[in-house]
Amino acid sequence: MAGKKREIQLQAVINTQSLWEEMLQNKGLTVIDVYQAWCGPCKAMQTLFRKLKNELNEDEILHFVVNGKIIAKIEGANAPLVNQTIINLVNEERKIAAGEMVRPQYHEIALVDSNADNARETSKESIDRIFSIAIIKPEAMNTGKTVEIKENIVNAGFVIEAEDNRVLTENQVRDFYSQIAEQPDFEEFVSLMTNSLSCILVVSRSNEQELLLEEETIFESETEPQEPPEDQSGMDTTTLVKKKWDSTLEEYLDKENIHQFCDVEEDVDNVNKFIDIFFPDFKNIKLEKILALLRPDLFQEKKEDVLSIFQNEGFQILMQRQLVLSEEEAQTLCKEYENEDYFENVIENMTSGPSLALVLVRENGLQHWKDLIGPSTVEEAKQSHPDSLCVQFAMESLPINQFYGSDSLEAAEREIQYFFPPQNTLALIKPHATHEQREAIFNRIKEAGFEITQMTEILLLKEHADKIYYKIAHKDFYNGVLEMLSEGPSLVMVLSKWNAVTDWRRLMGPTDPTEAKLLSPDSIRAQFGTSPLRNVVHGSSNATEAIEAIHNVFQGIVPETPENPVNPENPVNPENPRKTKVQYLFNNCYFLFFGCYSDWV
Ligand SMILES: Nc1ncnc2c1ncn2[C@@H]1O[C@H](COP(=O)(O)OP(=O)(O)OP(=O)(O)O)[C@@H](O)[C@H]1O
Repeated sequence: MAGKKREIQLQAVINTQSLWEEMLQNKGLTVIDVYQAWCGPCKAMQTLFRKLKNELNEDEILHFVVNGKIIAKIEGANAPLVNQTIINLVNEERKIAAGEMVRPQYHEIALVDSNADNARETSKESIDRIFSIAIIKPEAMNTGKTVEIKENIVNAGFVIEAEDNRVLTENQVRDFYSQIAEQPDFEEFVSLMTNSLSCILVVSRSNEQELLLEEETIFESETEPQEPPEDQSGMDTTTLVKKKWDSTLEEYLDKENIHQFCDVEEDVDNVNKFIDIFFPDFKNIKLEKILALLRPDLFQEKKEDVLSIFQNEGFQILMQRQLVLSEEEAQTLCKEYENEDYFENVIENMTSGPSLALVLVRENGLQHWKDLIGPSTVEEAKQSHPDSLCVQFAMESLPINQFYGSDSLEAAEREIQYFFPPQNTLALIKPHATHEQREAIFNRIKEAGFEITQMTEILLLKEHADKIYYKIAHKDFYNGVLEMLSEGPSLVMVLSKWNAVTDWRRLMGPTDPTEAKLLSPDSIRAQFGTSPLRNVVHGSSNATEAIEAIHNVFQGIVPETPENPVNPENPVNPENPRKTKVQYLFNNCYFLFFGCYSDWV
């Protein structure tokens, strides 16, 4: 009983305002152990508190539950520091009580980290963890506004951490929009949302913006005309940071008048839930893509062995092609050997026959690749990395590593663009495709690694169809094609990836679904087509036709001009009023493509 009584006396429990105010009347020093409800008061500290109370409290000067102000703060169960701090402060209290010293003018400790850098760090970390989910709706996707919306979001200082174009399921729409489920037109809304592609984004703040935000906040509190009340000064900074941060993405979309095209979820629990649903790998896995190259001798003699090692090491081969390097390309790739006696031999060897270029992807891919292949010369590898592929696949012909790989993620991106430049093709999902078939086709498109860079849903009348099917306009079955297209809206898309034209045609399969079922049973037309006319999808026949059709379609079909912009408040390309947004976008794509060539070589 005595023990229990002492224990009760040891730490008073303060859980109401009146107990708090009563506690403030205590004379002397009060130590407050602040804890989270889920873990309770720190058991590890109780022995120390009991000892201190017994040793120091004969004059009732020490209480464990402020002297009106918080004057010291210790984080964590740091027993020696707590011990020393309490002894020092109790000694001070005794001297004050005996009139031997004047109470110091304490500066209150803010209930944020005492160290300013830590405080910044902490708020930065918590901000780092704040994500939002944004859904760009089908309406925006179908009218070509997606790129512009994403550009706006990025230009405002947000970072698009992940994105995915997908047709939302009914359950996903009901779940995401549960707050408006009672609205009278909700069922119609669900049907619109599930009928076509949406673009799902995970959005966060960029670091640059965070720093700016913190500096602004500090500046604001420093220039405050009046001192804030003492007992709140520590809180103020935090509140300001939070306030600005909490409201940004949604407020920004409102301010820019794009909220009707893009909905945002910012509640932490819901965001976490939707990240798990839409991006199950987002939290755990950081996949990295690199460019790898097998030099000609290695490619010729050991390709199969090497590819199986890559697969066993967890690399997925996303793309591969063989190519004979030009002298200039070889010199760029072998720059690190340019001062060596054997440099000319290396260049000769590298241009003598085909190399194999690959895009490999893996979690932590870059570092794993470097560890796997080892240093750049066989001599060095033998000494420092005897188990590396460099040693394992060393060839007499050259003293260098037979593997080349990107040195950094930035270099990887540049090199992939160079060796696997993206190509555009025009694709169409015809009106007779059912909702489920559309969804399945989108999935096939995604699985095959295409990016949908432009999309519009439109009823293709003769004037439009002529722009796509100009090649068959003279054929006797063309009227049938026009009739079929006039049955309802088609989805017209620009698909982008390396070798897009050929890959999309392969994925579609032969024109006649009967033939497709025989020759390419997995193809889209084999699975969903019913006749040559009703074969569900279309694609450009070659790269030239693709460029022409894309130009015809998106210039003619999306009538966006500065005189007639889709969004009158946001004129398209003020620098060049004669260009439509769509042209502007495509010109950008081309520029990027050529830019990469010249930049890299
Ligand atoms: N004999 C036919 N009878 C009816 N419709 C046809 C016939 N041949 C082609 N079509 C229709 O015209 C479209 C364009 O014909 P084309 O010869 O360009 O075929 P394709 O290149 O295989 O297909 P697409 O151009 O649609 O990708 C076909 O997708 C099909 O819908």
